[in-house]
Amino acid sequence: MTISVKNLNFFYGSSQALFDINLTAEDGDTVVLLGPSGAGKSTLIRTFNLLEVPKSGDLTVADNHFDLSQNTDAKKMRQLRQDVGMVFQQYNLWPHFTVMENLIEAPMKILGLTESEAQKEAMELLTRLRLEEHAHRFPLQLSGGQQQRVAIARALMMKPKVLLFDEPTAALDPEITAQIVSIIQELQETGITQVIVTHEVGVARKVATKVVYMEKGRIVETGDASCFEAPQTEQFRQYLSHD
Ligand SMILES: Nc1ncnc2c1ncn2[C@@H]1O[C@H](COP(=O)(O)OP(=O)(O)OP(=O)(O)O)[C@@H](O)[C@H]1O
Repeated sequence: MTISVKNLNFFYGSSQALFDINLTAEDGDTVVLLGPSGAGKSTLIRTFNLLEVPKSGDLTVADNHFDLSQNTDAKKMRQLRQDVGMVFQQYNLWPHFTVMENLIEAPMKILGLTESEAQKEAMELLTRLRLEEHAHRFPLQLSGGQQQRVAIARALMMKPKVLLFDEPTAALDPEITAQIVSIIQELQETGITQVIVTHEVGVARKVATKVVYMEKGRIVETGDASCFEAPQTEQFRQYLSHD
């Protein structure tokens, strides 16, 4: 099991945002988190690499186990961040670094790669993501879709076991969205586990092996991709009917 979450509760100050969350994902799964605005999807995905630290529960991600009622150990946290890549809606690239520099910085610092090793790996990834011509450009000289692909390449440089995407296709046009979907599909074949927050049910249908539907900080329905055709709860059925 690559992800196992048990009885997880999260608070912003005194306000509880996640209630008793339980979910699992296997190697190669693509878990899609769906639900209305404010349901807690972004908060939940951010707990998977402890960008948000829950108050209680048990979290295991890529063999990193945390009992969240105890203090989290900094060394274990670093290992978790290394094993779990994250791609955000706003790309979060360093604007004053070229694409190549964005890609090689962390593997040199954290994995101890030499500059030429890191550059070689970066060039292979950029070629795979059809970005090789842009290696020496700055992020702001690229389109939104190209920046998103650079953000995915940067996360993959760390060879993560789990890749988290928060709204990876928000604000992208249909053609670019289709490119990101096909990258996610290609990654599925490598066995990496992916978790994706999206508002786009069309995107979710194309990639999900597992569906998690949330409302008001709670999981309402979990299932495989067949639940798009046969939702088990009235809430999820209603959500799909509005799409
Ligand atoms: N930094 C924060 N401080 C306090 N409350 C927050 C914070 N971030 C989110 N919340 C609250 O937590 C709840 C869950 O928010 P979250 O962003 O996880 O939902 P979401 O399902 O991802 O929504 P959206 O689809 O709009 O991004 C909401 O009620 C939100 O207002």
